[in-house]
Amino acid sequence: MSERLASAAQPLHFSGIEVDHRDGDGRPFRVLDIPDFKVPPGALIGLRGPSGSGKTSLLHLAAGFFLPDAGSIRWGDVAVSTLPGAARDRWRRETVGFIFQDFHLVPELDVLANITLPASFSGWRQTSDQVARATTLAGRMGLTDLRRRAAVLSRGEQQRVAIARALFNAPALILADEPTASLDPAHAAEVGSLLVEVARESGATLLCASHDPVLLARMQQVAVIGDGPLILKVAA
Ligand SMILES: Nc1ncnc2c1ncn2[C@@H]1O[C@H](COP(=O)(O)OP(=O)(O)OP(=O)(O)O)[C@@H](O)[C@H]1O
Repeated sequence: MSERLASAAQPLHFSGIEVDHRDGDGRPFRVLDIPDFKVPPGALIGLRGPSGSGKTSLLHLAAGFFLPDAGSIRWGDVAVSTLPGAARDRWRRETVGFIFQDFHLVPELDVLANITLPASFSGWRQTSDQVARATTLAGRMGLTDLRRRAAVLSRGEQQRVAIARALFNAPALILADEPTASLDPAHAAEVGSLLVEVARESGATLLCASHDPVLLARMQQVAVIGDGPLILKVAA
């Protein structure tokens, strides 16, 4: 996968972050409280914490899907959390590959079209190189029939398409939300090592939320979310 060079990974820095969500009665409650968290460029970082501890919120925040109530997120020189909406969307398209917990595939499109979707967002015409790259990525994910519609795929197959799509643009920042949760242990191990391999090949930073101890063991460090105020500590 190294034939398409990613833009270089940058330090990712969360500073003074506070995120509140609202409960069913409209009362705010604190979901993230991150005084200072630095991810070096090209690092492979796992995120571990109980269900509801804020892992998805942190990944969505890192992607700039929403803004913090306080604090800043920087990607090198880019102050992601103060970019206007359109510039933030562009930064995300150019920089981030996001593996959504619930995949976000387009059910009526086939595997190939789902994997190359980031190319159409960037306004590129689909070239034979792009088809070749998508085919290679799909093959590495164990997906052989690229003409099947996403709607008819098993959850495990959908998960693999979602991962291939996130990697398609050779992103410098890969944000993975429980990327092996729908796979059996053998496939989870295979896909997890592939994810790490692709991140290493391209020098991308990987932030990966997971409950999967095998996948977390592949990361260089694991940040733990949980227990009262949600503070990230990087544990070796
Ligand atoms: N948009 C939102 N509005 C209100 N509450 C939200 C919103 N998004 C998340 N929450 C709440 O914030 C808390 C953290 O949710 P989040 O999905 O980030 O946790 P998680 O650690 O990823 O959980 P899981 O492991 O189950 O996926 C939960 O209590 C959740 O219900």
